Amino acid sequence: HTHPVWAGDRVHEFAMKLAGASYMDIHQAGGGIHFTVEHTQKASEEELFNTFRHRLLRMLRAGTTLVECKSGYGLNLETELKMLRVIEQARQLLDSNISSTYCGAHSVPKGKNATEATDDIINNHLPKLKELNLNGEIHVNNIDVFCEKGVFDLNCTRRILQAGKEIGLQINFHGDELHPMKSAELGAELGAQAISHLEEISDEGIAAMASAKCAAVLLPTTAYMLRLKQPQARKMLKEGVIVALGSDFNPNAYCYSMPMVMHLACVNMKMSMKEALAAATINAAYALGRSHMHGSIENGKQGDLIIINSSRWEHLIYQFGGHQELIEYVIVKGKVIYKNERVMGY
Ligand SMILES: N=CN[C@@H](CCC(=O)O)C(=O)O
Ligand SMILES: [Zn+2]
Repeated sequence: HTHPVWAGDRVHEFAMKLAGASYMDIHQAGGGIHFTVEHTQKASEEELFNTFRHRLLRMLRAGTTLVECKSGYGLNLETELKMLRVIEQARQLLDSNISSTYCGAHSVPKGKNATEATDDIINNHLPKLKELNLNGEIHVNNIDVFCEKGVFDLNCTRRILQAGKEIGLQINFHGDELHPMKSAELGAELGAQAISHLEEISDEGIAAMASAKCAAVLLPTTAYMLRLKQPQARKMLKEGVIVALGSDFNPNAYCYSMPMVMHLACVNMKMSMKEALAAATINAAYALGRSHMHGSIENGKQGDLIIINSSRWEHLIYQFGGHQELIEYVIVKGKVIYKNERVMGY
């Protein structure tokens, strides 16, 4: 779960949040996602590709070999397609494995209400995506909606996800983050592959996700950055939910590192290191429908792995922020694509 294609960082908003503004205060005042949308709409495809490539490299150096990349800072069809083309270009040119997510319902664009935006997505965006996916110009795997109070309500979310599913996309969306929305119940009903955030999930939502085998993608950086209530990882695990972890890299939560995400999950969500490792690897692959080829070192799967310089694997989680020194090699499809450099004499 990352939002890695954008222009215009939001370090000024980080200062506002530290001074007490909430995520939604800033969003409703026209900042947040809207700020990034304005800058991304103006940016050239080349500029977006160059910054995106650099971000993928930083993720790779932190050990990420398969990454979900969401669009969602365009909102209009033209810019959403620009972002998806940038993701496609990276998919073709770079070694990182990518799962591409259309997130045109990331926010309600200025000048429209949620129902108008929903109609536009269903009547204009999705037919175009279907056409481009069919002729091979892009390869979009998942459909996403930010199901949240003041963004897309449950009904709009249902309509968009259903329409996405009808054109062959996997459902993988943002739900129950800031307010209880019954997103988990909806996702389970629609056969979603995964739902992210879930800080405000209900008990019924947990049970529904467990029986639907719908993965819960928990995002420790966001809960930490926004000082949200922590998602109930322990309860989810106890009830048999497939728990995955994501970095949520985006201009709000500026973190590339899954080792740091695992550390936060252990300390703040009370997961064990083994649970965090499984959540960041095999379960994260499952959340993208890719666990048959990714997420574990097994006969018949793709040879993606990292080699760390340590006596015990747990050091990758224990040494908070230490992954840059620990990771010696990153290997994709059996080929070394990153080797850590040593400074001579130390
Ligand atoms: N909550 C919605 N979307 C993103 C944040 C996007 C942004 O603020 O730019 C998330 O997953 O945290
Ligand atoms: Zn997100």
